[in-house]
Amino acid sequence: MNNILDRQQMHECDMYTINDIGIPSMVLMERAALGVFDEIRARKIDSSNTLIVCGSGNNGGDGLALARMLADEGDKVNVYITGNTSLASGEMGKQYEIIRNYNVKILDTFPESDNYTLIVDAIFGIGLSRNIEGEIFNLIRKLNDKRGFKLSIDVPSGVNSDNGKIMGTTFKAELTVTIGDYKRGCFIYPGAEFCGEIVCKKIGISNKPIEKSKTGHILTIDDLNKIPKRKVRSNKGTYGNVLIIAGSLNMCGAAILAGAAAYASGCGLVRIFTPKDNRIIIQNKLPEAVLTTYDPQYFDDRVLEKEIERADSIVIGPGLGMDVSAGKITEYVLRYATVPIIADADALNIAATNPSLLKKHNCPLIITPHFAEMARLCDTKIYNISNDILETAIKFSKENNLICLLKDANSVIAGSDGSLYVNTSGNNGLSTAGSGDVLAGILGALAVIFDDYSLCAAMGAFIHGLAGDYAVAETGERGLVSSDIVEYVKKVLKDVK
Ligand SMILES: NC(=O)C1=CN([C@@H]2O[C@H](COP(=O)(O)OP(=O)(O)OC[C@H]3O[C@@H](n4cnc5c(N)ncnc54)[C@H](OP(=O)(O)O)[C@@H]3O)[C@@H](O)[C@H]2O)[C@@H](O)CC1
Ligand SMILES: Nc1ncnc2c1ncn2[C@@H]1O[C@H](COP(=O)(O)OP(=O)(O)O)[C@@H](O)[C@H]1O
Ligand SMILES: [K+]
Repeated sequence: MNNILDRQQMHECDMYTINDIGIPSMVLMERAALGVFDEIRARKIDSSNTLIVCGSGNNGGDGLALARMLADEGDKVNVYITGNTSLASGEMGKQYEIIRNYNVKILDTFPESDNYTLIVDAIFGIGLSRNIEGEIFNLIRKLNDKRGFKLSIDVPSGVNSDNGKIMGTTFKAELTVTIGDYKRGCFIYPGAEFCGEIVCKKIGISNKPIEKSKTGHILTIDDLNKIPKRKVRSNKGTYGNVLIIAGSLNMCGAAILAGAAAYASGCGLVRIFTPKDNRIIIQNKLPEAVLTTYDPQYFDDRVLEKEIERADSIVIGPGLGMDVSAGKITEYVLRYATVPIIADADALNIAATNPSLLKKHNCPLIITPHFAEMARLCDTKIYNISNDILETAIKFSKENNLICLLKDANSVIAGSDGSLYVNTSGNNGLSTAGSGDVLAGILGALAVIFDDYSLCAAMGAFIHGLAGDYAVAETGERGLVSSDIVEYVKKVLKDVK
């Protein structure tokens, strides 16, 4: 599990390391630049003709120190400094004094040349405090148009390191070498798209100031070991009874995919509650599932009550539809169930028509909206969601006392207790119909065995994404279908004991 820090947390760690531990900031800067330098060499990036564009803060200082290191080894290095060097911060000012003793050309005007092999963005890091305008705006646009490998130090200039928003414009990096700890905003879209690959260089900055406070996390492959172990002496009851309330007349596939995904993720028994017309097809496609069917015309909640009593977790919504019975079912489940619920798709669309529904729950509740569902829940435009997924997920989770897994290429998982995860597994092969139904099924199985439901949601998103990654390695992105994802979920979990 890796920490992802916001600006304030990173700043506190920097200050603690410098002021309380006593490591001079120039030492940290030297290590930062050395980290970037090592990465350039390790990847054999052609730095024979390098342009480094520096701002007047410490990010610019990192850039100047790097210029020195490359020039020392014989690379041709040009530096262009934006802003007024006489206003430069302490360390940047010192770096400026030092660099003048090296064979590095400090350009007076922005270079028109398009022959640079490497372009380094050291304009802004975590100090970016407002939208980029004017000269720097134009300069970043021109840099993006140049050829040459594009590398950002710490954060691409223009990406808000708190939330991934674009502050007017941004440098588009192929590689971001981030310093000290990962920055939260680099993993959240739209900013994530401008970071390229992200590597973190540890430079001795202490995490002590944030040890006790809440910070965000990204899961890594080792975290699969957090999935509770299976027992030698067990039976199907040990791994739980997942009730899947899904499917409608023309959408029974959603129930099958969610059910199959729950089995692939290790649950003991899947029960599916679905309209009677779906019986034959579900029994054919998923014979392991136990079915209870209902007539949508004459829905009787006593049958549902019995199902809820048996369940260890409930997935509600995939392909459920929006008719009167679906509305009654959703309301009943949210009001009376006490086991963990995963509310997806139409359960969320129904909740959007009656916002008090989500507030009435008496159980751990994970919601898994995509942008359109979230926009309905928040009664706003999709654009407002996709552009601010972090704040949306955090606010909604707190207001409704739930865990919001807001789906995106990097999904954000926010809990009402302040927990926060960003999922980085997965790829565009997962942009396929039914992919969300598979996720809901995985979550249904995990909700039985986890008691930290934010971690459960993050783990489900991680496994789902990994299944997509494993699948695409074999099948490619274009042909992936959701039933394939289920097969690869089994492979992801194969080695987890
Ligand atoms: N602490 C350490 O020792 C270490 C720090 N490290 C490095 O330092 C970086 C952080 O440095 P930093 O705090 O100096 O901020 P930085 O990102 O350089 O920018 C601040 C400057 O930008 C300006 N500015 C902001 N927004 C603007 C805008 N829209 N348009 C125009 N100007 C704007 C702002 O001006 P002001 O707001 O004051 O007017 C100020 O001059 C960090 O990311 C890492 O790379 C590492 O070496 C490890 C050790
Ligand atoms: N480009 C992508 N990269 C990573 N994950 C993706 C990408 N596209 C989709 N996904 C994931 O696939 C799932 C799609 O869910 P959803 O939109 O609800 O699908 P459906 O409604 O068809 O079931 C989400 O978990 C999402 O995070
Ligand atoms: K930068």
